[in-house]
Amino acid sequence: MLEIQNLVKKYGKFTAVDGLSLTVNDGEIFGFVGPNGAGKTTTMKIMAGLLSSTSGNVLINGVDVTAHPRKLREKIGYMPDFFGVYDNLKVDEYMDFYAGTYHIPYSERETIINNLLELVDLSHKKDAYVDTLSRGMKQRLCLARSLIHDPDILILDEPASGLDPRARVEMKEVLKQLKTLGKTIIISSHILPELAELCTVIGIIDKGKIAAYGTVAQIMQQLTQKRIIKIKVMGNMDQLITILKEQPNVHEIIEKVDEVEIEYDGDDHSLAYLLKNMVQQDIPIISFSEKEGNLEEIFMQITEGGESDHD
Ligand SMILES: Nc1ncnc2c1ncn2[C@@H]1O[C@H](COP(=O)(O)OP(=O)(O)OP(=O)(O)O)[C@@H](O)[C@H]1O
Repeated sequence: MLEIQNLVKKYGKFTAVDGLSLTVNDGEIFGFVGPNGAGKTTTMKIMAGLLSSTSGNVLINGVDVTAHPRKLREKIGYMPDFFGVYDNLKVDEYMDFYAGTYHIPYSERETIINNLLELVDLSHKKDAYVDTLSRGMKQRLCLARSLIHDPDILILDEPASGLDPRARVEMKEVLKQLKTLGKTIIISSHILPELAELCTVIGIIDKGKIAAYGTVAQIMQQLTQKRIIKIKVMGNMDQLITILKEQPNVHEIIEKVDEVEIEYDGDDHSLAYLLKNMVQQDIPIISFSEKEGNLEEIFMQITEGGESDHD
């Protein structure tokens, strides 16, 4: 279990992380979402032992490792949001270099490197020069490198940024595989829908603070109190609207081009009754459904949109 308690990071007078606390349980994929400049990279670097905090604590399995960045680095694999330039270095040499930085014995390196390259689907590129790889391949190589010392916890800073749709899917597949291996994963993005299907828990960060926390469904529930029902009928909508106006639980009726949206505050029981009522009155209904919360809208609502330029 990874815990962050009351984390503060100041760059001079500027507070980039402002009393942030969160817990990530073992085996979880935690999505760390926030607009540009919200403080994701800063928090993740502190979690990975690569940056010192101004105050606050980082605990792994209840043990405070704030003052022991080396211990943190042993337990955590970190994938930065920026892939450097590696002139004249082949894929296996690159991996070997990182194996060396973790003092992995020579006798074990070949097996570890081969297994990791297979995991990220780069075995066929073992002898290729790193700089010739596609962006998606470089990201996967970077992920393989962060796993070189078999850490339990992985911190991945925007691993899918700048990737085309196919490369994103490939990256997601690798991450799903890592989850099945029991790794705890913390992954950041400035795009909430991108993380929604992958993550068990989401933390939305804004201006250095956690603005919302929970499963995607819980976050949606906290923010969308109103039920919106969409009704589509064949032909003219006048009769439908007349009936809807008589319903006590219908608050607002919005006429769209080919459907009607209503704001509804009744329960499922009364909603089923409303549908039955309309069918009995011969309204030719084609579809009747509840509008799902739009993740993008929710994200904008929580973070007030735009860049996080806190002071
Ligand atoms: N070394 C630094 N010196 C001064 N300010 C910094 C430094 N590093 C980051 N900041 C500022 O701290 C704030 C948080 O930056 P951080 O990189 O953690 O945000 P982020 O959420 O990762 O953003 P992005 O999605 O753009 O990477 C930003 O306003 C940034 O300009």
